[in-house]
Amino acid sequence: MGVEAKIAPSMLSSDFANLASEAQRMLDCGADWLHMDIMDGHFVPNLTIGAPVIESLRKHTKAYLDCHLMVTNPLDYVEPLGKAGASGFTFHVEVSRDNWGELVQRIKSKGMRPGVSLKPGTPIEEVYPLVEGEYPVEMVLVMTVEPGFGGQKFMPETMDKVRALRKKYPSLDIEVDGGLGPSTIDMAASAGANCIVAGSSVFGAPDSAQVISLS
Ligand SMILES: O=C(CO)[C@H](O)[C@H](O)COP(=O)(O)O
Ligand SMILES: [Fe+2]
Repeated sequence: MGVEAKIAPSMLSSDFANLASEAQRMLDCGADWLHMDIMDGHFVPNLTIGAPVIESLRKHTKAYLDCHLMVTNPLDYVEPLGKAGASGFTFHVEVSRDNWGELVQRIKSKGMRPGVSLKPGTPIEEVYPLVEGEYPVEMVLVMTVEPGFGGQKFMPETMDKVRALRKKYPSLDIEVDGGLGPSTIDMAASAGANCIVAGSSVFGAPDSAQVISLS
């Protein structure tokens, strides 16, 4: 047992044809949340799942479904994902600079927990108004790879952002996503992350529970 952080296996690395049983396997291995990567083939050059898949999975599990929206128009996804049973709705700041207040209000009105994410090249200062604003987000997801694909290499330079956030907001949920595994989880947790997303390192391990126990 290492640092005390939530661990959210990224279902992007699961066998999508057996999603419900893969989700249950992760929960049995000790996962706290299930991380669901929603991509539109436009904000990122990859296409994954949407509300219908979340709705189907929700019929099989009561788990916290931590949805990461890598889409150009997150507002369009609020109502369908709320109906589908998503728990967390994390949008990207790069596409929400003009309407994040409305977005956060709508997410909350649909019973979901709002979060904001930023790409490795986006300055951390961009999310401060969203944490401190009239309609605050409840989590910041710091991308530790370029969004779009699982299995990429962790970018250690992103840890400066995690440290800055933790210093400024001692009780904020800070999630990290991309390239997290046995050799990087400690670095992220020491920098101040308390929610760890891990896809390929968990699903690719001979013993998924052992990797999950590192958080
Ligand atoms: O948001 C993501 C990609 O954009 C995924 O959540 C992330 O890449 C997880 O996969 P891995 O742990 O294999 O890097
Ligand atoms: Fe993700």
